[in-house]
Amino acid sequence: MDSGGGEQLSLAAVRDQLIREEDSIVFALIERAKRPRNTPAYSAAAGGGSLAEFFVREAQVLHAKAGHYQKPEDVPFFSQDLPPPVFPTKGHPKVLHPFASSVCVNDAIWKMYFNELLPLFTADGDDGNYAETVALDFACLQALSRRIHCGKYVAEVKFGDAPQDYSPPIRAKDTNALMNLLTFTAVEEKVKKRVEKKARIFGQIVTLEDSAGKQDGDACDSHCKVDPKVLSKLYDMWVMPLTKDVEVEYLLRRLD
Ligand SMILES: C=C(O[C@@H]1C=C(C(=O)O)C=C[C@H]1O)C(=O)O
Repeated sequence: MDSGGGEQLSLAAVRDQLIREEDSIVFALIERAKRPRNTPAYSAAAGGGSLAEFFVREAQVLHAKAGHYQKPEDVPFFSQDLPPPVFPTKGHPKVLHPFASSVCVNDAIWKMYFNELLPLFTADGDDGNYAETVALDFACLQALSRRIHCGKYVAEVKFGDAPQDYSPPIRAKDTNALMNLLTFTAVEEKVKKRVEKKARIFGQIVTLEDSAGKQDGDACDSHCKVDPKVLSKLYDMWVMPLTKDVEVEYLLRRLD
């Protein structure tokens, strides 16, 4: 979160940040959808991992040297042996419990992205552009991970607004009660509708010809660069549940 001068976090501000992260996720998926599935990029090479894994590991080394992964929502997929920043970084306000830095669901995000999501929004096929493909995957993975790990801020704000409600289930380690407390079904329904709408608007084919009276957002879903329904499904089945897992994991240690 960019809380600038370190001002007080609010649920409205954190939700605004999540809304902005939606744009990054929708655009990253639209970009990746330019390329077909390109499965050879994901098969293990003779010496070990896949090209995708190699690319993410190496890209993260560069990102770490440039000063990335200092904030609680910027969590690397492979954290072992990452180098420190080469240039001075500006500190960020410490608004979270120190345990926040160890909350990480990237393994689940990685599996979900490659096993479940990719087949839903990429066409079957192999055009040989593997290096470009894995760079686009990296952008998708990072956008998803940042959004989901922003759940740490959501949890902190919710706890700060109602410590009397959250403290008993935290002490009892009652994850179900915590999950119920932090879930807002009406908000989730709006989120699903909004990401679907964003995919419909951002994924239109834009031309200069008169589009026969069509308004923005009228684009037929089959012409969208990514099926808008994939976005609502992504959020429904994975992004919001994983965000809530982050929230619960953070809250369980909030009183330590
Ligand atoms: C993030 C929040 O917590 C939960 C998770 C949501 C999400 O991931 O979008 C939405 C509503 C809540 O059920 C929130 O309340 O905004």
